[in-house]
Amino acid sequence: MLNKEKVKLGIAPIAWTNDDMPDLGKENTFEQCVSEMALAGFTGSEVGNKYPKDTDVLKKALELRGMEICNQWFSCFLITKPFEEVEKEFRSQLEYLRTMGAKVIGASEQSHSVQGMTDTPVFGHKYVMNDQEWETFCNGMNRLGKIAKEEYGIALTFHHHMGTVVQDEAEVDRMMENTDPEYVSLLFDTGHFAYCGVDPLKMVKKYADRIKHVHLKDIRREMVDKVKAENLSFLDGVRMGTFTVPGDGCIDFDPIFKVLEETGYEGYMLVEAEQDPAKANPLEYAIKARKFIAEKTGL
Ligand SMILES: O=C1C[C@@H](O)[C@H](O)[C@@H](O)C1=O
Ligand SMILES: [Co+2]
Repeated sequence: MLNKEKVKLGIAPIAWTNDDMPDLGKENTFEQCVSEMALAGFTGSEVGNKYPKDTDVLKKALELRGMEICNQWFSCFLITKPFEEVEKEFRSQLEYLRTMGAKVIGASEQSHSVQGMTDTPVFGHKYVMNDQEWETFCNGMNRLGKIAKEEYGIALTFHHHMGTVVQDEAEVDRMMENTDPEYVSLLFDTGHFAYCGVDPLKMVKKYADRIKHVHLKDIRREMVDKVKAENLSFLDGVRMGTFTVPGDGCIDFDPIFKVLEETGYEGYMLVEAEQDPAKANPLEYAIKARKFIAEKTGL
C-alpha cells in the first residue's frame, strides 16, 4: 500500500476544459470543475486557463473545497530563445506557484514541438536535437532547476511528452544523464510513455529515485494505433479518445504502483486524462479513476 501521509492525489482540469482546444468543455465553469474534483475525492489540482488569475480568489475557492494547487505546466524554449527570456517567465511562474503553496513545477521543452499542431502527424514528425542543442537544453534545465530549488523552494520536474524533443526512452535517458539530480527531477507520465511505445514500468523502475510528480494517464491502444496508421495529429487523437483515466485503457498499473510503493514515492499522483467532455463526462470519469486508485493502492 502507498503511504497516505506521503502520497497525495490530484486531478487535472484538462478533463473539464482543454486549454489546447478550448472548444472542448467550453460550457464547463471553473466552479463546476473544482467542485467535481473535490466531490470525486481529490485534493490537488493543476492550473487551467479558466482558473481565477487573482491568487487570493483562487486560494479561497480551492480552500473551500479542501483543495490546493500542486503543480503547473511550464513551456520552456531553451534551444530557441535566449536563456534570460525563459528565466524571466520561469521566475514569474515560480512566484505564482510559491504564493499558491505548490512544491513542484512541471517543465516541457516546447521548441519545435508538434503537440499543438493540428496539421502535423504526431508520429514520425518530431524534431530531433543535435549535440549542441542537447548541451544548451541540459545546461538550461540545470540552471532553471537551481533557481527553482534555491530561490523558491520548488522542485523542477521535467515532463517528457509526445511530439516534443524529449519523447522517447533514449531522449529521456540522455536528459536524465546530463542533468543534475540535485536540480532536475522527472515528471513521470504513464500515458506519454505508453503512447510512444516505451514501457512505463521499465521507466518507473529506472528513475524511481528521481520522480517527484506523477501523471496517471491511460491510453486506448486502438486509438493510438489509428493515430499512427492515419497520420493524425496529437490533438486529433485527443478528440478521438487516445487518453482515458487509469484503469480504463491498456496500461497495467499494478506493477507501477508497486514500484512507487517499494521505492517510497513521496508527492502527488495526479490523474490527467484529456478527452472530449461531451463524450466522457468529467465527474463520472473522475469518480471512476478515484475508485480504481483506491482499489489498487489503498489510498
Ligand atoms: O501534462 C500534460 C499537459 C497537457 O496540456 C498535455 O498536452 C498533456 O498531454 C499532458 O501530459
Ligand atoms: Co502529463
